Amino acid sequence: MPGDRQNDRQSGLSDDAGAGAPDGTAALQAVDLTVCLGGQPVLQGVNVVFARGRWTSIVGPNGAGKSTLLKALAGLLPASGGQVWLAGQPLAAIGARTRAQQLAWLGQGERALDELTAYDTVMLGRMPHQGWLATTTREDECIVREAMQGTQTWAFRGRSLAELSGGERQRVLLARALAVRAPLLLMDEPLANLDPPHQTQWLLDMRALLARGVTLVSVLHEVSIALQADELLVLDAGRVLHHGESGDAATRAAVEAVFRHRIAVREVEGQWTAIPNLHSSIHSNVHSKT
Ligand SMILES: Nc1ncnc2c1ncn2[C@@H]1O[C@H](COP(=O)(O)OP(=O)(O)OP(=O)(O)O)[C@@H](O)[C@H]1O
Repeated sequence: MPGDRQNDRQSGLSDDAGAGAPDGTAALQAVDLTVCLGGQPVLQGVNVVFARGRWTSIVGPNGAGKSTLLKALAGLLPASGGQVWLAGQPLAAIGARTRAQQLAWLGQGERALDELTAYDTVMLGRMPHQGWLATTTREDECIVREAMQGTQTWAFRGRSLAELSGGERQRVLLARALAVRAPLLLMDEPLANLDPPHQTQWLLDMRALLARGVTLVSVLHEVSIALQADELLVLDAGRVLHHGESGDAATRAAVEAVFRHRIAVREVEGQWTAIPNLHSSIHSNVHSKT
């Protein structure tokens, strides 16, 4: 059955996750996290624990607050209330360099310097480990090469980002995040622009990282891929609708509900898969009878 893989791992799920004192064993945690943008609350009292060595996918409809949550977890957006804890310490109290070593980031539509070569872009991932004015080491070069070969970007390492396709560019940015070698990787729509073979490769890369004990948090619109994660965090209108093991029936029900039953989660060849629910009772105005 799908989801068996997570049974032999220790789940960080609990009914009162984050509601009280921080969990010192968690890789990352939000406690009563509220974020306001444009004067409006976009996230409201989010409590979530991300257990070490597990992969959590955040899913929900457009505007649910997924990117906002990921940015707040990375310290890229300030909290209006509550707190983020990284490895048992308040994120705000951790210096920028230590934070950059501990937490790698792959943003949605991330801006990068177009004139930089792919190689130099990936080398930026090694910056948190380099001293001021230090030259790159042999180890940095080996790590960059490995990250680029793993993402099939080594062949165009000498080309500038401006010359790359959307998918090629996305793979370079993934290689940059991998080159950090951080124990925690946050990714906002990492599959954007990736073709199916590269989506499958990404999944294999994530499995390899999990085997090395890396903690993964991803925002994904590809629900079938999100269901491959250990846990799903289902967001709706800035609140946590459900947080559970992806193999649980309650989690699948929450996923169908949050997308207003326009998708159905079915088992296909041993994997939970989201398919369009063409028989949903909710019809678009285009086809409804007047
Ligand atoms: N700078 C901003 N000022 C005001 N409102 C904002 C700002 N940025 C985002 N929002 C609003 O916050 C809400 C959550 O946005 P967010 O980008 O987190 O959603 P999301 O779940 O990632 O959506 P999507 O699936 O479309 O990427 C949306 O309603 C959005 O319009």
